[in-house]
Amino acid sequence: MDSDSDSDGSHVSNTPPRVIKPSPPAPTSAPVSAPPSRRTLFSTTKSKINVKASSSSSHSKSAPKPKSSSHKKSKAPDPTSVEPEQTPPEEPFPTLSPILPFQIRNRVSDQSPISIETLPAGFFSKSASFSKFRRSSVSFDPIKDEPCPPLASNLQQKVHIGGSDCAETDWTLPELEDEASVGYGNTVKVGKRHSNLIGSNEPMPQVKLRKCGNEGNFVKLNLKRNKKFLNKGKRGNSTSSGGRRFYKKYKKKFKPAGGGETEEGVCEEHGVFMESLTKEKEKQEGKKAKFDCESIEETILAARNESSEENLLKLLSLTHGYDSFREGQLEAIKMVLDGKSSMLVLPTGAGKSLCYQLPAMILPGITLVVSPLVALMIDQLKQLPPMIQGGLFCSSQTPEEVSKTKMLLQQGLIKVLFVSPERFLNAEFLSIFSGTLLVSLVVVDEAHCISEWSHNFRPSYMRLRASLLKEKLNVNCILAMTATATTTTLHAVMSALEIPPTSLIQKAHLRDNLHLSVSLSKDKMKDLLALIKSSPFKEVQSIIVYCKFQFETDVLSRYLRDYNISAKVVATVAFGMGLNKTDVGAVIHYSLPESLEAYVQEIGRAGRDGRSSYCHLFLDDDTYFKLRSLMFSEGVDQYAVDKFLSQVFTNDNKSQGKIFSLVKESASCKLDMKEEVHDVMFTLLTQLELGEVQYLRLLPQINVTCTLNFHKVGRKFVITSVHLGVLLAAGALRSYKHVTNGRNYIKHLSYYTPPDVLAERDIVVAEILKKSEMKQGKYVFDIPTVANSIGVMTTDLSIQLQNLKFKGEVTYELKDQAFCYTIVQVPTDLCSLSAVLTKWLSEVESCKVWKFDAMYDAVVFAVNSCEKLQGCCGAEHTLCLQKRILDYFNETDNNDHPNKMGQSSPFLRADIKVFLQGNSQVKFTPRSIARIMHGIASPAYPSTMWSKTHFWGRYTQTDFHVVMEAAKAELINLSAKTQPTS
Ligand SMILES: Nc1ncnc2c1ncn2[C@@H]1O[C@H](COP(=O)(O)OP(=O)(O)OP(=O)(O)O)[C@@H](O)[C@H]1O
Repeated sequence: MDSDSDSDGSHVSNTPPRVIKPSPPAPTSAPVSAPPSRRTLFSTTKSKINVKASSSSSHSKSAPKPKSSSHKKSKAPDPTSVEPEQTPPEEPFPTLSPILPFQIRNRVSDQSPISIETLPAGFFSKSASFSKFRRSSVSFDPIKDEPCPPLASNLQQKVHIGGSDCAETDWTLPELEDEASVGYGNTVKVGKRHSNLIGSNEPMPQVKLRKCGNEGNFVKLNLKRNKKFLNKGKRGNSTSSGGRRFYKKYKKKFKPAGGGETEEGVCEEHGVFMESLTKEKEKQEGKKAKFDCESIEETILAARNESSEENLLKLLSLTHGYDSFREGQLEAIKMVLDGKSSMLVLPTGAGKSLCYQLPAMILPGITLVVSPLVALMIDQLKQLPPMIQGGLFCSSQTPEEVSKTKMLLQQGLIKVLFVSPERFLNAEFLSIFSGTLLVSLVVVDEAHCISEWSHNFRPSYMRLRASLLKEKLNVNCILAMTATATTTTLHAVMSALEIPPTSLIQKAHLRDNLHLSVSLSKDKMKDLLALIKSSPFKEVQSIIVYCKFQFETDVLSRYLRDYNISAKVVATVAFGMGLNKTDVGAVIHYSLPESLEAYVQEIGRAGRDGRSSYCHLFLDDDTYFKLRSLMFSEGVDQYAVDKFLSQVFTNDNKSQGKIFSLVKESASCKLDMKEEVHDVMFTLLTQLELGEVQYLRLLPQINVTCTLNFHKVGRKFVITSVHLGVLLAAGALRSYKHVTNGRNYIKHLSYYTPPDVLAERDIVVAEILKKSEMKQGKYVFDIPTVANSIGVMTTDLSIQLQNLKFKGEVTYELKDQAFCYTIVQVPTDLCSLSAVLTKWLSEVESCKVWKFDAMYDAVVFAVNSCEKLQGCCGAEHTLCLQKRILDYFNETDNNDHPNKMGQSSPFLRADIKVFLQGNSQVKFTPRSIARIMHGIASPAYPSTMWSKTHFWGRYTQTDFHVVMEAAKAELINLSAKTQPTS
């Protein structure tokens, strides 16, 4: 679904230090025997494996990029056609919640055999020890038995083993103490400095992390901020700066009643657990914070006056503890500070977030960051340095949390605000910015989602266009960021956001600390186990395993746990997109990714600490055929688009301003269009709004069917006078009589207002009574119908209903999520519009298939054709895969990629004929038949019903279009036979 609530965070575990020994020859896919005893395996080294259902299969409806020339043409928006648009889901206006939707768990370090545990998604775990080590200098061939000579120089890592027992915080930039332990048993003073390690093979300086309780890093950051900005004494002179005002307000805001600044003050304000420090520590930190704060403020002012490299470096050092910028960062920061909209393309983990974090401190207004997943927003919020106050709006927040965030925003107490793209459909959200609130910068994270030619197109991202952002937010500077965009995608993004070509900052697509390997596999489970148990994977502390299907994650994690490997199922797509977990040392693809973009994003979770990391991919035929079939699961035919348009543009919709709705579930079934993340209906509706001609205006999605219950009249109860006071104060009693019974008790008759009396006072109730159907004593009505007859927006009606509920007059339930819209202009020629839309959708589908073929081709080349002349060795194919990826992103390779699909089949027509004869009472389209033959379920042909036919999935190895053509021919034959002859 397209709401911003698709991911609620996840957990990943860390393990005790990896003890790296001189590595033995790499084990190969040796047969794996019965599970060994838990006590004997891995007694000193624990691997933590995260098994993840890859995001792409289910939710990344990649926008394919056509490689043929015809496709290429179609990539550019067709000026004669309608431009696509999207609609966001409706949600009650979200709120900022400092109460993070996950819990943080602390696990005490031990060296005992790995514990087996599975946490539900949304739990974070902290392991107890923080290892100090470097990845080993092993070369490897994970599948074959031959250890290869260390050809690639970047494999030559020195083993460096650490063994501290500090607690480790997952997910975030490690917080430095003044002393950091570096190396084996040494303690070296490093002050607050990280080395700039990206892509280098330098050893990572290990930092000793503060042992902590239940708090996450986000909390620690707040805690520090509290100290820095609340406990500081004298300030600098330039108190008139925006930054200064912000900090002053912040200080005032969080001053606790008792006068002292407590962590609990912040805690309460943000709803997050915090751990109190000892007074002694508080004193020390207070002193340090005071110093830091003054320096930071001075540096911010200096950078505001002159954004010189020197000033920015100083600020970087003071706020982040880094002593240099990485490639592209300074350029991007300067561009933004100069007010120039920019497109930033840096590899995964290269430090794109810093490019808005630093400007956010310097710019006078707020920085609004648009992010595709709630889990990402939370992750990014947590990673803000302590002196930047952040907030977010997401659909899981309560109205109170939303109000609190709004209040903080209005008071200038939020400098960086994270929102989902769906937010931009919400009038209430946009109204926040209609007043005096200054937005200095809009950051579009994962900006490739704007383009339908990217691997991860999100219809709601299409709303993010410069014209809208400028109009609604009055912002002039936009920073678009991505790690994975082809040239075509970049053009689409830059054109939507009006970023000039001169403002493109683009660096390498891959970090060079990632070692890429691939192998064919006939028994992936065994091979996976063998891989994990062999060097270098066995020394890696934290591994992510990407699976394509949810069931695989369950089966795999159980299997690995049987072999004493702590495997946890991670149910968040954010793992494939931007989450910053610094200690992931390896990524294993259990299934082929859907595109090279997805591959690059997913391997990009590894080695974010700069150390050498290992990425292995298993290729097998079964998964290949299954995934290629799935590429066709969302396509639609013109027949379905025709039906869709006639449903959207009914005879009735000439009336100006009238709200229409399309219930998602029933429409999806009727039109056989999927309504998941890459909702085809939403894509079409967005196109109808944002295309060249605006036909409609989308409103937030809401549940349109309301079942309402009025309270009964005349309930009688006995309470004390104290309770009476409470009830009266709460407005819970409409009217009452009381009689003292002589024992200090009072008898009350409470009268709730009868519906007809309520209707006389309240036009909403009157209209509800008129438009409702009575079902089992309850009033059932359609929200848009009532809103239309009163002449209000659906959101206003929802607020009225909430008020009635709050007053205790009614209770109600809502169901049937629907797209809501008003008509701007009814198309004159529905047929041509439908043809244009269908063509566009089919080009998007072809592009997606092409991307999959490019991915497959790259891997097959590595496995079968790589001559291993340039450093590839055994299963390792870093260099040849890097080259493929580079060509792909630069679009120097636009060839048709070979695939393994059969182009004909002798029995296909005959099978289809038999199938049709056996189901003569059912209506089919060529596409629906091809889907069944490929084993793909769709809303109108669910697998629960159709997987029972023995034709289900029989032709997965024959090209989908070949099957569709055969189906078309058979349908024509059939209809010719059934036509009455004249
Ligand atoms: N100049 C720097 N020196 C050292 N470390 C840095 C620097 N800039 C950023 N980092 C660190 O790099 C890590 C990755 O940064 P970040 O999460 O911003 O990457 P990203 O480019 O957004 O990656 P992705 O595309 O995967 O989201 C973070 O831990 C961050 O603190």
